[in-house]
Amino acid sequence: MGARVLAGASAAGALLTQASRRASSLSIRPHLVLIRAGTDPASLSYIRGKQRQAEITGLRTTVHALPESVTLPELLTLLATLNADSGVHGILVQLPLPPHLPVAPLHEAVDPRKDVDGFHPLNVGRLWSGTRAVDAPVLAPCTPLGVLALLRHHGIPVAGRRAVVVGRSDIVGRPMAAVLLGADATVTVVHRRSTDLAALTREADVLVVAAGQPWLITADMVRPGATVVDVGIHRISGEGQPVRLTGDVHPEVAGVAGALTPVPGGVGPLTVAQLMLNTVLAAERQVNWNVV
Ligand SMILES: Nc1nc(=O)c2c([nH]1)NC[C@@H]1CN(c3ccc(C(=O)N[C@@H](CCC(=O)O)C(=O)O)cc3)C=[N+]21
Repeated sequence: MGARVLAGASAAGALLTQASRRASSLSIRPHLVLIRAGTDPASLSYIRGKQRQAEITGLRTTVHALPESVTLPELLTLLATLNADSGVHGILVQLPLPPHLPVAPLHEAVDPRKDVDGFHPLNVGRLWSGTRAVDAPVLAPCTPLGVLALLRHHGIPVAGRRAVVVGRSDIVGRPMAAVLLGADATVTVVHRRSTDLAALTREADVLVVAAGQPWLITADMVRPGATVVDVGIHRISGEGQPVRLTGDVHPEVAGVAGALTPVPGGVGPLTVAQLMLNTVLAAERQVNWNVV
């Protein structure tokens, strides 16, 4: 018996429809600025995908493509200009950055109101705080919000259940734990230093894997019937074969899990759709409230 496939397309479509409808009721056209430095081929492909979806959703995008050698002061000057420009509603600094650039000062230099990635410490703190302003939702990282949207779309309950997150990165693992906690799951975060990883992952009703390691999760690490969300994305190039995309979850897990997200076509499209919705949320806040 194979696991149910949790495809991302229809859930992403629902988010994009919502983003599009909300964008069209604003007096302005939400404007997302994407900044990239260097020529990482995966980044180029992701940015193209984001531009394509933005166009479909009715958002404006601008891409600043900077050389690999760009300096921190130059980036900070660009961010200051974009922060001060009331015609810019969302700012995203594409990762990974060239190794000479420190990430934290850049995240802290994005106006929290325009921080569509949810990486600014103010937004990180809000995400981890239990206090939720109903009419001013938190700008939180797109992949974790997208994962929750995917689970909801497919009717997979989270409240009261054991969720295990594999990985503790700033962009997926940690905010994923916060999002699941906010959705009333009982959350465990495990990582490469965890003792007896398999025993911990087997406790999961919902296993979210963002370890950045191809095929880390094998069938013996999954409780039969569990829901497995694969956030990993790796480009595998075999000799004389076309490049294939694969995740952090071994294909054999489909024989054990109750439901499993595919790679590609699972979490990826949700990440992009949530970015569009975050851009609209950011624009709504700037136009309607103008609060930080
Ligand atoms: N500041 C920042 N924010 C991000 O949100 C961010 C980032 N930097 N850097 C890189 C990661 C990765 N990421 C993905 C987006 C779309 C797909 C996606 O659309 N994936 C398709 C396949 C696309 C392909 O062919 O490569 C899929 O899974 O079906 C994947 C990964 C956003 N990230």
